[in-house]
Amino acid sequence: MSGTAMKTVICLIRNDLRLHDNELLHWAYSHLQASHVLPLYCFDPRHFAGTYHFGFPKTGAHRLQFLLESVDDLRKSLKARGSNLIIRQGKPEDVVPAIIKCLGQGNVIAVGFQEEATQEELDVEAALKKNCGVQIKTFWGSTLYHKEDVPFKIQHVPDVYTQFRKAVEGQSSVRKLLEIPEQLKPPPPDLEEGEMPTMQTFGMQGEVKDERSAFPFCGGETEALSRLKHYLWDSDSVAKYKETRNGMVGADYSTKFSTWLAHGSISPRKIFWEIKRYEKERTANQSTYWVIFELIWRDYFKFVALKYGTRLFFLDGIMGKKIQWKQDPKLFQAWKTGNTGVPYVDANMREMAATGFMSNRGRQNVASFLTKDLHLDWRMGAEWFESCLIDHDVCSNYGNWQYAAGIGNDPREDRKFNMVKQGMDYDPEGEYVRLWVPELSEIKGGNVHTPWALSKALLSKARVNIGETYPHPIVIAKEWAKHVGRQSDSRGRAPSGKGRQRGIDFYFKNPSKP
Ligand SMILES: Cc1cc2nc3c(=O)[nH]c(=O)nc-3n(C[C@H](O)[C@H](O)[C@H](O)COP(=O)(O)OP(=O)(O)OC[C@H]3O[C@@H](n4cnc5c(N)ncnc54)[C@H](O)[C@@H]3O)c2cc1C
Ligand SMILES: Nc1ncnc2c1ncn2[C@@H]1O[C@H](COP(=O)(O)OP(=O)(O)OP(=O)(O)O)[C@@H](O)[C@H]1O
Repeated sequence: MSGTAMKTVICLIRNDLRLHDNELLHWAYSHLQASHVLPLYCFDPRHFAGTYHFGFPKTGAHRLQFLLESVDDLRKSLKARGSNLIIRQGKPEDVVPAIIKCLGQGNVIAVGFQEEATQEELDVEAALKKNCGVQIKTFWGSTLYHKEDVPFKIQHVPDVYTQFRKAVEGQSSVRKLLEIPEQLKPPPPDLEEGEMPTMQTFGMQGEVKDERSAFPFCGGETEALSRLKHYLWDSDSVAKYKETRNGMVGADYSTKFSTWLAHGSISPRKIFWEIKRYEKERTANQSTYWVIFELIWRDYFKFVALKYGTRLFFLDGIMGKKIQWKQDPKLFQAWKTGNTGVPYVDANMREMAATGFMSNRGRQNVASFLTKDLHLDWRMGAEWFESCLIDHDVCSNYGNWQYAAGIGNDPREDRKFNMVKQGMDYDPEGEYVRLWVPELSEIKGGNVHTPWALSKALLSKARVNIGETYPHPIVIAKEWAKHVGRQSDSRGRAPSGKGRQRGIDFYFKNPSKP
């Protein structure tokens, strides 16, 4: 390529698969010297290998499908504005220098990309800086509060969420959205656009959509913005969020924004400013605020990851707490496949395997069960989530797992969920369990949470044979006693409320040993 007048800026797109409010694209398209802008996406083979310790597929089928949809959507949007998304398969630190060589180093002004927070991603950034031989520009674009705007140095990020939240809410502000032009500068001519890969490219079958899924959506900025519109303006679900957010069945009990946020197909600032507009034009209440409250949790785990570096992945956690963890493969297999014999846990694990999504309530519980009941190495759980979840976000996933395992940012000592009480409180009629554990579908009401406590007559009527059609609870007797005794929950409350009204009393009067 000759191109004496050609001056290109290369934008390596990573977890910022969007046009709106994109710091990187905003910079590139306002670059006065650039005649061409080259948006590039690399399918990095390391993302399709095994997880670090336990070798699960690092990107499972559901997330892969979603990623392909997200990349495809961005390509279409760029094309509609006169640009394109160049696609390659390979490590960015190999692909980008090869493209620079092909264009001629003198024709490339700079390479830009969004910064990430965790080690594997930082290693890629370091390698790019080393290999490219041109100016490198990096951008922070993944959080609601910009890294440069938080009121503390990274090493002083508070270890307690509330302190973090109050400080950013009180002393920082959320930046305005960034826009890019309707008509975009083109990528350099004569550059192969690169074929969009398919599931088969990565050795996976096309995904089968499960009609029971709480996440019946696809990837990409277009769908993300349409979901935002639906959740706020079309259905007013945002105004009920605080009451519905602990639900587990259906799409609208929570926002589902996490999936698009994880891939950067929606910017947290976009959500923030749209909620502000909704509050002004329609209604402002605790629920509308609470979505922002939860988005700050997401920010928090990013800042915690920046502060603690690789300790986010250490067995002893960011707090360096020594706990005797086991790696019992049988127990883990039971948890992973949803065959623990505890219906509430099994329903959640099966939902995640079948759809790539699990509610926040479910995640809290299955993580507590793995770490506090089974005493299994928390990283087994975190890596399995990494493999399965569509919304996997390194910081939120590992941060939440450490929190649940009691080695992270939880100020409460030894917090442990009571699976039976949680099931009765959040799925009092057993609707959720019956959806995902069909072998228990003939057990009526909340009884489905405690099949082991039911009479032989009831079980036989429901065609359930504990130990044959459905497993005995696979638990450690001492820990299980905390569920089947009249124990308080993690917040010190005795079983009560909805659970008690709907039959938990029967259960607690009739606990049978697993
Ligand atoms: C063990 C465990 C692992 C998790 N792994 C992930 C993960 O890999 N990726 C991920 O995005 N979230 C993770 N979460 C947090 C949370 O469960 C999900 O963000 C939420 O369930 C996604 O659904 P939603 O978008 O409908 O959430 P909503 O309830 O609608 O919340 C709105 C947004 O707030 C943020 N948010 C809510 N709760 C949390 C939280 N506890 N931590 C961080 N951000 C939060 C998310 O961005 C979410 O989209 C994990 C939680 C646990 C307990
Ligand atoms: N999911 C992930 N995303 C990004 N980086 C990760 C992820 N998992 C692990 N890492 C990084 O991989 C490296 C290994 O993690 P970890 O600290 O657990 O391993 P280690 O010190 O080699 O321990 P071990 O001796 O148990 O292998 C670290 O640099 C960590 O930051």
